[in-house]
Amino acid sequence: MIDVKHLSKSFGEVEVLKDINETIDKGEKVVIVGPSGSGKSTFLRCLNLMEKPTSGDIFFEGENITQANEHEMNKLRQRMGMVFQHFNLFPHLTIKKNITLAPVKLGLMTADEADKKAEELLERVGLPDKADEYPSRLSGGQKQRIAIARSLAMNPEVMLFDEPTSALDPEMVGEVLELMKQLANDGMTMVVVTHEMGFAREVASRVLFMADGKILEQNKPSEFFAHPENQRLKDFLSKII
Ligand SMILES: Nc1ncnc2c1ncn2[C@@H]1O[C@H](COP(=O)(O)OP(=O)(O)OP(=O)(O)O)[C@@H](O)[C@H]1O
Repeated sequence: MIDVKHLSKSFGEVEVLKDINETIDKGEKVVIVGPSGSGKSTFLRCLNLMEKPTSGDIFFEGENITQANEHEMNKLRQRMGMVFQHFNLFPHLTIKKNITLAPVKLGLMTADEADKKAEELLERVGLPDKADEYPSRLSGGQKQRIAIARSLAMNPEVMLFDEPTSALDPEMVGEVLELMKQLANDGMTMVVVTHEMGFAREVASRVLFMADGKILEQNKPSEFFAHPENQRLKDFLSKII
């Protein structure tokens, strides 16, 4: 579904991603772990071109999207939903409006259809009574569930999660991970950057270890955690588990 070929990304003189090659298949749940600053978020953001690769190519469903123009990029972002650490909800809009705004603006749905979709999604994320609230009235965990609902309103083919629970108080992490598990069980293709190793063990079809801008090791979770091979991964796991 997503093919990454010789992807490199530099910020100024600093090469943050170094010649990465990777394939993500439809239905996979790929979890990316690694030390801070290793390039995980940058890699994720390159997949939907929020960051423009310095060199290399990204293919989505067989099509090279690396040079997409703005119009194509917008289309692409509908197909690849993204959830951020800091939710990025519009504070001046109600929860329902936050969900319906983009699909209506982009002409994907009528206002009535979008309202119906928002109601379905609010039910799905367990917050049917929050439609008319403003984001400031919600807890962090609730805001993130709404941010996920907002992404799902576009009927994306893949969902990218960039440390979705890192900004949450510990007691709210579980509700967001639970929703992500539900999405995984529903068959969504997912790429998740996270420090939640329990989630990686339980949900990932594959775990990637990034360090110094490269994917140094990858495996199904049972092997990844029990039999790491790369010394950097062994050191990383010994510190966090
Ligand atoms: N827009 C930017 N401009 C300059 N440098 C950047 C930019 N974005 C990221 N970097 C640098 O690129 C490197 C990798 O950052 P990135 O956020 O991808 O790492 P990460 O593995 O996701 O880290 P963390 O787990 O701490 O979020 C870091 O050194 C960071 O400072």
